[in-house]
Amino acid sequence: MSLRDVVAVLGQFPVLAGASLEVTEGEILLLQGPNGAGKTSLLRLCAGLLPVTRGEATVLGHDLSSDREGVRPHVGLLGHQNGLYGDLTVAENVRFWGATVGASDDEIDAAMERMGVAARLAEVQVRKLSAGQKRRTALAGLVARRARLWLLDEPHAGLDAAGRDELDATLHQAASAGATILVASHELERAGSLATRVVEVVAGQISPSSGVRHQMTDGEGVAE
Ligand SMILES: Nc1ncnc2c1ncn2[C@@H]1O[C@H](COP(=O)(O)OP(=O)(O)OP(=O)(O)O)[C@@H](O)[C@H]1O
Repeated sequence: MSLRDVVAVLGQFPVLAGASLEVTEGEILLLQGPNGAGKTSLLRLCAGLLPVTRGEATVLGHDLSSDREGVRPHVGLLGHQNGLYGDLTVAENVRFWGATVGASDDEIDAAMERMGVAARLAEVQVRKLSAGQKRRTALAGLVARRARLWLLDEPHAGLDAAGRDELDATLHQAASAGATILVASHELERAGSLATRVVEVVAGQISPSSGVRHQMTDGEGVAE
């Protein structure tokens, strides 16, 4: 995916103010930066949920200025909200996500196993789950969805140690299979060890983070 000098405006306010970024398949990119810097807005823009006001944004081959809908079926977005149906069970929620790509029952089961919500939790209504269990269910949904682009906002939040390990293993596996993964996080130690590269988002702009495995954010292509 490629962003060049992207401006995105919410109300009168430019939440992205000339953001440039190149990310290749298989990368796990950590977005760090202060509160209100534009990380969530960047994830939402990449998911096709926030319009591009100016600049160029191509995600999974779709030009977001003219084709935001095309990108959505291939994106797994985990925001501050989990996007789950409280009245449905864990299994029903994961099946719902998997249905968009025709996931089989075995794949749904495997996704739930992966995030530790199979067995006794599978038939429990989501509204009866703990915060961490809900997070695990949402992540299982993303696994079932076989997203090509994972956009995760504070994905470790609320997970216990085992859940964090399962999440990291899941993301490594997805990246190895060719997914592109963007993670916004303030948990720099945890997410930093997961990431293959770190960038800093400040005041709606993106720059390489100092001293890490970064490539570039100047719109000139990916430099290894
Ligand atoms: N619905 C909205 N309408 C107007 N401005 C908004 C809206 N949502 C967010 N903003 C503004 O956009 C800016 C970027 O917010 P964003 O949520 O992208 O930051 P963030 O880097 O994810 O922050 P945090 O680390 O706190 O999660 C902030 O100044 C915020 O006030």
